[in-house]
Amino acid sequence: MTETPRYHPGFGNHVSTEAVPGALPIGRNSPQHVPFGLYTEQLSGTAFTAPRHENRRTWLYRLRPTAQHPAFSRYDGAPHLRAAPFDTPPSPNRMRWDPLPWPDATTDWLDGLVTYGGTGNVAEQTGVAIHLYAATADMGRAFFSADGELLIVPQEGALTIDTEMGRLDVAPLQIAVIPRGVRFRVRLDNNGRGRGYVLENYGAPFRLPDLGPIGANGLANPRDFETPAAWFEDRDEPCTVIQKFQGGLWQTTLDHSPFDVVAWHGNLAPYRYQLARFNTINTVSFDHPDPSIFTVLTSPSDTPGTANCDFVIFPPRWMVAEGTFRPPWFHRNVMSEFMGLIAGAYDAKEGGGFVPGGASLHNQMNGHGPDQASYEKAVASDLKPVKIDGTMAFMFETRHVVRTTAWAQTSPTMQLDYDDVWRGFPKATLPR
Ligand SMILES: O=C(O)Cc1cc(O)ccc1O
Ligand SMILES: [Fe+2]
Repeated sequence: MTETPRYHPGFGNHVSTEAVPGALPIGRNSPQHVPFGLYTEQLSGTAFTAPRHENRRTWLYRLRPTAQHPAFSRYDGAPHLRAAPFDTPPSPNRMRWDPLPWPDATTDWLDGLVTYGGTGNVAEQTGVAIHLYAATADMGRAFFSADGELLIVPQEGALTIDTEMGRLDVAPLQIAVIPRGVRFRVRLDNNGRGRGYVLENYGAPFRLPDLGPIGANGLANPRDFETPAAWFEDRDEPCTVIQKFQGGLWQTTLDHSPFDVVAWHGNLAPYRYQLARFNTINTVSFDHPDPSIFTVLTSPSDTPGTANCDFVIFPPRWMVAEGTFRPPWFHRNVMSEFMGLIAGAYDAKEGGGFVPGGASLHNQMNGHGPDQASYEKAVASDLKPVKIDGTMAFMFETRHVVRTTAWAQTSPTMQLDYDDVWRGFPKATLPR
């Protein structure tokens, strides 16, 4: 007997999958009699009338209808989870943080979320929230965000993410995306510890960027995205479901597992992607290209080319540019940049301080770039081909200014001396 594959390859594909043979209705979405008496439910991720190439929806066939639940009441856990609009005054200052410390008390992934900041407004479906997590216990309960899609970037510790549509194993250097509304729970594989980053995308769902003159191939190739096969549990035991709804947390308890989808078909589903599969493109002549060449996924806004949020990575790559200052240049950008580091070192921060699990923020129009150590090293270097290896930084790049939370502004992990990395540059000398 051949084993059913755990994952279906391809980005945004229309997947048909069943965990029990014969469970998936054929030829119609909503038959009068569903196999085995399963209940049909449509889950939409875009308006019914969204253009076909953007339309996302899935048909679920489950043991009980999702609608069969008691009322939700407020949940007051997850003490550091926040939503946009953020009422803290925006700051032009450059910021950098040490990694999140491990929590003292036993903390699951949901309660371990700490919001650093965000943009836009959850009610208007614009912007993002940026969270980090440090967790020490498996989730027994299920969670979903009605507010946005979740891009999960583990930094330390592999996760198993059980979702309504199937299970995702996601280790550091892989990412997972959970669509808005999809229920999931996170289990920790690294002796019960997991740390990483989460982008909650209130805007248009992530998609692959256009490739323009690059052509039909390159960057993140569609077939490397993996969607789980149907999986379910048939458990008649109490299970708490927590939802994030317009920034507030709400809970209810079912008398059964919410992970009871026996079969599904559609193109709205969680997926994972291995960052090592990214086909990195870079200059083979001169100059340091704009980091848009490293875009894995983009959430477009209403203005073409100006993203609600891009997810950009800085993977291992050869640096061969001739007669060029090879690291990122000094710059002031209209877009705002929140960065994290999954592994290794980042080539613009040789001076230290930007470490795996840490984070930095460079908001709109505020100057940043190589620290002095990176600058001096790059100016002095003999420009042989060099491989930048064993590293993976990333950036959430957004058109809106990121407002940081009170937690992020007052955390002892904030590096109050970050400005100093640019303090000691000597003045240029003009000819007399
Ligand atoms: O600020 C950063 O380090 C991110 C970044 C990298 C790069 O290669 C060019 C521009 C840019 O903002
Ligand atoms: Fe930058």
